[in-house]
Amino acid sequence: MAISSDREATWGATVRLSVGRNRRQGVLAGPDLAFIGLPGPASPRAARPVPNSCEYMKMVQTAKLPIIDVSGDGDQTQVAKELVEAAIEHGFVYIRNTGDDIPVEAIDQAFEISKRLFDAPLSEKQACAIQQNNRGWSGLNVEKLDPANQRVGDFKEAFNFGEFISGKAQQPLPPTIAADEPSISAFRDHCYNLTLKLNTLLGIGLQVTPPDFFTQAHLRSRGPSGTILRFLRYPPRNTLLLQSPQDHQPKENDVRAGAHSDYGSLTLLFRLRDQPGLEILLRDGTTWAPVPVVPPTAENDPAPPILVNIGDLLSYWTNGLLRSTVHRVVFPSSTSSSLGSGGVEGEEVDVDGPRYSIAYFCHPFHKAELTPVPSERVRQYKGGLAEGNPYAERRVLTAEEHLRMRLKASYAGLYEDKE
Ligand SMILES: O=C(O)CCC(=O)C(=O)O
Ligand SMILES: [Fe+2]
Repeated sequence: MAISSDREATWGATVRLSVGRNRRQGVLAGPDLAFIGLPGPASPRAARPVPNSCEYMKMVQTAKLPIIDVSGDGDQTQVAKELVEAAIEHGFVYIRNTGDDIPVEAIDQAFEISKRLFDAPLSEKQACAIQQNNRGWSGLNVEKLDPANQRVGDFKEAFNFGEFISGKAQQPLPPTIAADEPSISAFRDHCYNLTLKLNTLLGIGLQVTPPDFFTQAHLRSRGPSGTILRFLRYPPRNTLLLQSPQDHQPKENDVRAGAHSDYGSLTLLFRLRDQPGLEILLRDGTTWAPVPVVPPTAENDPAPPILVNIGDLLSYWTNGLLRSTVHRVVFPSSTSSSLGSGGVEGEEVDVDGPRYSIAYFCHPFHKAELTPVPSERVRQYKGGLAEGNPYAERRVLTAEEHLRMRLKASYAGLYEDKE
């Protein structure tokens, strides 16, 4: 395999960007770290044993997540109920991709832009290096989503897009994708609209009064938020073995993205056929279940379903009723030996190629107050966050405060003196 000098250089850039305590979504932790409304996931959890490959082969069991169709205009009661039950039981659910909410072409185009972006000359990406506002590019091994269990940072590159105003990004973009600005903005809008719809369905399903309670908290018109559209590229293992210095070559138990939960309210995840790797942690707390890109019954849909998961904020807001599930991304070779497919029986996998995904991390506007959810079901729920709950003392937080609190819980030392 030819070694591209650009890819080598990409790694070099990583070294320069890399910092001692990296965290989710490329936020550069350092002595001058200031809170500017960092969105996104990643609560590093307590150390948990990582199963070796033999143990893994014995325990593989594919996640069985429901697929729901939110495209209809009719009575949404049933679909809202299904969404809520999935959010409670799994924290993850598939949205059937009919092309009605987000045109299939827009998704294809977003992936095409993403590929070009990551292939752009290193200097272009470096000029957009991630800032404390969490926007921009982060290189290989920069983030470490699960510091307690990861030897090195995630084997991925990412580019975060914050808000667009009148179709214009409020951050530098690499010239290679400058002409794509309107398309990226439009894609972000599609994602935004779908999350508004999902927030409304959650309100209906939980019988919140009024049902648009969550939706109102996510309206862009009400102010800035931590919402981020993120393009991701995970290089193939072989390339990493050839190009990375010894201590940054992936070893048997290394993962592409460490175990974490997302911080925000909802995440939309777009994936490509033949590129599995996402796994969710089941309720037993030890079993990792691969999440097929194309689950049964979705084979003939125009595109793979959009995966939706509940983030920490919505879980907090609903007393833990809605589940924020820990997940990670693994290299295909660690599962392909057991399944012959890279994680999921019957699903093809491109072991030698890179993996691309696109995530949309939805957050309420910063000043949204996380007042008790006016839902009997939420009020009645007792099994929630009491045990080990970092938020035991209930008072009304804003979305921004919730984010700050989560960051402090993970990185106390870094945030303590910023009060
Ligand atoms: O790439 C994926 O499939 C998942 C990425 C993810 O979980 C994240 O970026 O928070
Ligand atoms: Fe995630």
